Amino acid sequence: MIRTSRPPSVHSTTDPGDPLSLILRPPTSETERDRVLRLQREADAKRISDSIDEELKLDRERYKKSKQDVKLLLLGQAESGKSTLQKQFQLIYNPTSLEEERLSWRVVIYYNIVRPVLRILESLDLFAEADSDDDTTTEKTQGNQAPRPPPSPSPSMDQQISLLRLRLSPLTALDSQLADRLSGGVAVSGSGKGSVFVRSGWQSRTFGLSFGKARERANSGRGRFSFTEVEKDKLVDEAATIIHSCQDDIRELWQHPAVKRLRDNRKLRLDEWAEYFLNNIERVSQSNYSPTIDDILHARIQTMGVAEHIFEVPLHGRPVTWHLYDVGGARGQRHTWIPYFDDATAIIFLAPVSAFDQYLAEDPRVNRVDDSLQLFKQICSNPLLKNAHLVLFLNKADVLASKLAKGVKVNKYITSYGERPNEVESVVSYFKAHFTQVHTKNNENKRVLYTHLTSVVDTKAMQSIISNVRDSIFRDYLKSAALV
Ligand SMILES: Nc1nc2c(ncn2[C@@H]2O[C@H](COP(=O)(O)OP(=O)(O)OP(=O)(O)O)[C@@H](O)[C@H]2O)c(=O)[nH]1
Ligand SMILES: [Mg+2]
Repeated sequence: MIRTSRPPSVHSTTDPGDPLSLILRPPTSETERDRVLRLQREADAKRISDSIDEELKLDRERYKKSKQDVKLLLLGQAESGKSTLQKQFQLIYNPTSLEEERLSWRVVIYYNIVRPVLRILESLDLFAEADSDDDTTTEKTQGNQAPRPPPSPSPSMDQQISLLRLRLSPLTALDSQLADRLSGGVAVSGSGKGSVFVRSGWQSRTFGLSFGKARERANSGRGRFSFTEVEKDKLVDEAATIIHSCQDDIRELWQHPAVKRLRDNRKLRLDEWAEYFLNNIERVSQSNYSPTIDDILHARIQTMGVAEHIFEVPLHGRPVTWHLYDVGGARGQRHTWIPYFDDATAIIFLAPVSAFDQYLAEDPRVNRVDDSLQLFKQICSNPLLKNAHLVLFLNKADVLASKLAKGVKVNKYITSYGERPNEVESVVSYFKAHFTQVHTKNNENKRVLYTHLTSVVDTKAMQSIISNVRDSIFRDYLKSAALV
C-alpha cells in the first residue's frame, strides 16, 4: 500500500488561490438582497440537479427491473387491429385509465363521422360524372341507335343531393380542423390512408396540456387527463354542435338510394368504423354524447411510431409488469419497430382476414392479405425475434363474415382460392394454411405458433382469448426464467 499526496492541481474550493473559487466567490460589494437572491438561485440549481440525479437513478432501476418484465409487441399492417387489441388489454388490466380517456375519444369519433360523409359526397360527384362519361362514350360508339334512358341519378335525386351537399358544407371546414387537432399539425406522407396520425400520448397534447404537466403525468404513470380538462375543449364542443345540427342530413345522406346504389355496386367502399358510426349517428350526435366502450373500440386513428402501454398482470398472485408496444403498421412506419425486437418476450401478429378484397393505401398494387403474409414471413424469419413467443390473430372475422354474406367473392381477388366454397370456414382455413406454411418454412427454432380467429372489437370473446394468450406467454416466461 502506498500513500499518495494530493496532486498539485487539485485544490479545495475554499483555497483562496483557486481560480474557480475566485469566480464563485460573491462580490465584496454584495448587498443583503443580492445575497438572498444568490442563495435562492443556488438552492434552485441544486434542486434541479438533485432531481436529474434522482431521475437517472430511477431510470437505471427501471431498466434493471424491466429485464424481468414481459415485453409484448403487437405487430401487423395498418388497420389490422393492433390499437384496438391494446384497448382490450387496457380494459382488462387498467380499466380506470380507459374510463378517464372516455371523453377524449369524441374528437376521433367526430372525425370518423365527418371524413366518410365528405367521402360519400365526393363519390356521388365522381360517379355521377363517370356515369355521364360512360354514357357519352357508349352513345358515340352506338352511332344512330336509339338514345339510352336518361342517366341516373334522376334530376330530383340530383337536387336532393345538391341540397344535402349545401346543408352539410360546415363539415368541410370541421374536417381539416379536426385533422389538424389530432395530428398536431404534422402531416405524414407515404404511409397509410389518411394524413392523420397520432403519436403515443396524443390525448395530452391534443387537449393542450402544457409540456411540463403532460410530462409530470407521464412520469407519475398517470399520463392521462381529467374530465374537466377535456370538457373545456372548444373545438370539440363546436364539432358536437355542428354534428348535432347536421344529424338529420347525415342520416338522410347515409340512407339515400343513390348512396345505397353506390355501396351495393361497390363503387363506394366505406371502412368498418365509418359504417359503425354512421349506423349509430342518432346516438353519437346527441349534444351530451359520451362515447361507450364499444364506440372507443371502433374509433379509428392511425398510430405513428411505437406507443408503449404498461400494465401489471398477476402471476400466481404476484404482479408482473407487461410492456405492450403498439406500433404503426403502415409501410412508412415499420422501420420504427426494429429497436423493440431485441428483448421482445412475445409477439401478437394481427392479420385481417377480411382484407382479401383490399389493397394497401401505401401501394395500391399490393393485396392486403398478401402484404400480411410477406410481413409475417419477415417476422418469423427475423433472427432477433427467434426466441419470442409467437401468437397469430386471424382478425376481423366479423367483417369477413359480413362481406361473404353480401356475396363478395374471394376468388375474384385471390385467384388461387379457385372453386372452394365462398364461406367463412373455408376462407379462414385457406388463409390459416398459408400463414402456417410461412411459419413452418421459417421456423429454425421449432417454436410453436398459437393461432386464434378473432374479432378484436368483441369484448366478451376477447376476455377469454386474452387470458389464454396471457397463460401461454407466462408458461414460456416461467420456462425461460427457470433456465437463467
Ligand atoms: N368490426 C371490426 N373492426 C375492427 C376489428 N379490428 C379492428 N377493427 C377496426 O379497424 C380499425 C383499425 O383498427 P386499429 O386497431 O386502429 O388498427 P391498427 O393496426 O392499430 O392500425 P395502425 O395504427 O394504422 O397500424 C378500427 O376502427 C377498429 O375498430 C375487428 O375485428 N372487427
Ligand atoms: Mg394503431
